[in-house]
Amino acid sequence: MSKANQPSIVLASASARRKELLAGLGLTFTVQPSVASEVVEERVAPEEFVTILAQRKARDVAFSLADNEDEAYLIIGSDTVVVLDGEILGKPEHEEEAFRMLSRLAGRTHTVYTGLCVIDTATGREKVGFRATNVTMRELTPDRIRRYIATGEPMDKAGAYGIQGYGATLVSHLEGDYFSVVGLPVALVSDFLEEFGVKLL
Ligand SMILES: Cc1cn([C@H]2C[C@H](O)[C@@H](COP(=O)(O)OP(=O)(O)OP(=O)(O)O)O2)c(=O)[nH]c1=O
Repeated sequence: MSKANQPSIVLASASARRKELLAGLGLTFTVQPSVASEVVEERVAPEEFVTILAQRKARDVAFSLADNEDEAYLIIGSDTVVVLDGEILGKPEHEEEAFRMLSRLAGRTHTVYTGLCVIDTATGREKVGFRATNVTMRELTPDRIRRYIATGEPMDKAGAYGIQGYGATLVSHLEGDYFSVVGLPVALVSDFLEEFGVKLL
């Protein structure tokens, strides 16, 4: 337990965006990226895919902290994918793949799924959930896509774009949770933390 008799909050993520979003809730927390594999062998629906990975990331960090028996942790794991025509688009491996992904997304609506898992190490209790947000992109010329890729922004992002950066100029509109598209469904995080006794408001 931390000083205020609250469990210590740990964000199981290497993502600077997730860290920023969680910090926006005014919480004190530490960051410990998970080293769990992000490969899902079986074919599963996107909502299952992102919840499996969010859970895997949180469990991996819970396991690595299990030696500190006196300390109680709330561990937060998350995973984001873009889904178009039933196909899961993760992060592009190279610029040509980013070009292909963005060409497919242009002028159409896709769904961004973000999974969330919070684990209370004191009890082993887990809460898992996800958010699905529909994002519609503007029509994009090949030249505009190339110029976007030249910013370097697409490479570490699901679907090869970041709505919070230059990618904002590619998006026409969305339906759902903006924060979940960036990588963390902040309202769902606050609901889960509250269920584990952390009141934010
Ligand atoms: C669609 C979209 C995705 N993304 C990002 C969120 C995620 O960081 C990334 C998807 O990869 P993830 O595998 O979900 O996360 P990560 O590898 O960056 O971090 P970690 O696994 O350690 O938590 O894409 C944006 O930043 N903006 C967007 O608009």
